[in-house]
Amino acid sequence: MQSDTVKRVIEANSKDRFRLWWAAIKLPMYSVAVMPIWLGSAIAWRQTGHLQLLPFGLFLSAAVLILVWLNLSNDVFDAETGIDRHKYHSVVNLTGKKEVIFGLSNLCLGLGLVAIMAISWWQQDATVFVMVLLCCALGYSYQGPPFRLGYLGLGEPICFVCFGPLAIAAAYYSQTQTWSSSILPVAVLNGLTTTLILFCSHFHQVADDIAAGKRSPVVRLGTARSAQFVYGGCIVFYAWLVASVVWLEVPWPTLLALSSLPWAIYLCQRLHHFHAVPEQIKESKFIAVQLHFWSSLLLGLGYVL
Ligand SMILES: C/C(=C\COP(=O)(O)OP(=O)(O)O)CCC[C@H](C)CCC[C@H](C)CCCC(C)C
Ligand SMILES: O=C(O)C1=CC(=O)c2ccccc2C1=O
Repeated sequence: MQSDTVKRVIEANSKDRFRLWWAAIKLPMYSVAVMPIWLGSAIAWRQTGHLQLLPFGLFLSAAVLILVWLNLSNDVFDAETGIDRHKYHSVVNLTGKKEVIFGLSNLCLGLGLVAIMAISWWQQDATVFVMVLLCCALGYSYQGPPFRLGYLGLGEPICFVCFGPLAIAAAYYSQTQTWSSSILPVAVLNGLTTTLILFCSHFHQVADDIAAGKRSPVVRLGTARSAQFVYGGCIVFYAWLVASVVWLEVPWPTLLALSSLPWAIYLCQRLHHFHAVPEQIKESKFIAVQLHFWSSLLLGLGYVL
């Protein structure tokens, strides 16, 4: 149900409506779906010398569809708890059609899983399907009833495991049908930056989260300590990258990913100055998306070059 304020904002002029829909779609966020597939396939390509286009294309499409499901169903479940009542760019608030959006989200999930099933059928091996199904189950547990683990502050570990080891191992397996511990350094790096995005998404929502009883990590730690946590996370990321090249046989061209450093510095500085000013840091998750995009793109290039 739309509150009066949401209705008034949504009935605003067409330029504002465009802006709200653009924010609702969150296009840049879709790099989080693409990068695990890119990285798992890049590592496989370096080891086998070729890329299997069919599983690569199917996995990419499935990952995007699954992310559409995750985001649309997130808006539906958040509409049920009331936590999104000030989120004008929620697709449910914009359309006022919760059931339709729920149906659409489930259609995307179904299509995504069919694409993954096609990989497993082609390989006559259910491993990739089981791994992606596990990711989806964990994604559901983050936001859907009766679990809503995100409300307990457990979203970050789930996010790390899904977008790090699970998704990258599944993408690697879809190319090679084998396991390899060589994916682990990169899985940690991609898991870290994706989790950083989720962590940063909480800063500007603290008041609404407290009102709805959501104990996000930023609510638990407070915004000042959370900003320090982001700083620590960035240091761990770059230290792990360099250590992986020095000690874990990760190819040295992956150090190209160091050139994402300006995004990390910008993010840390913004959060340091404005951690408690929602208007100033509401875009911080998209700064983290830039950090994730460039670091993961260049890491993968480091394997392909
Ligand atoms: C939907 C997510 C965050 C939004 O959270 P929130 O409700 O706080 O924010 P807004 O309402 O303000 O937008 C992301 C949650 C991620 C989740 C913990 C893990 C999902 C796992 C995926 C299903 C994995 C897909 C992997 C793919 C590459 C196969
Ligand atoms: O809307 C958001 O805040 C997020 C959406 C999303 O799909 C995602 C995926 C992985 C990590 C973080 C996030 C978000 O924060």
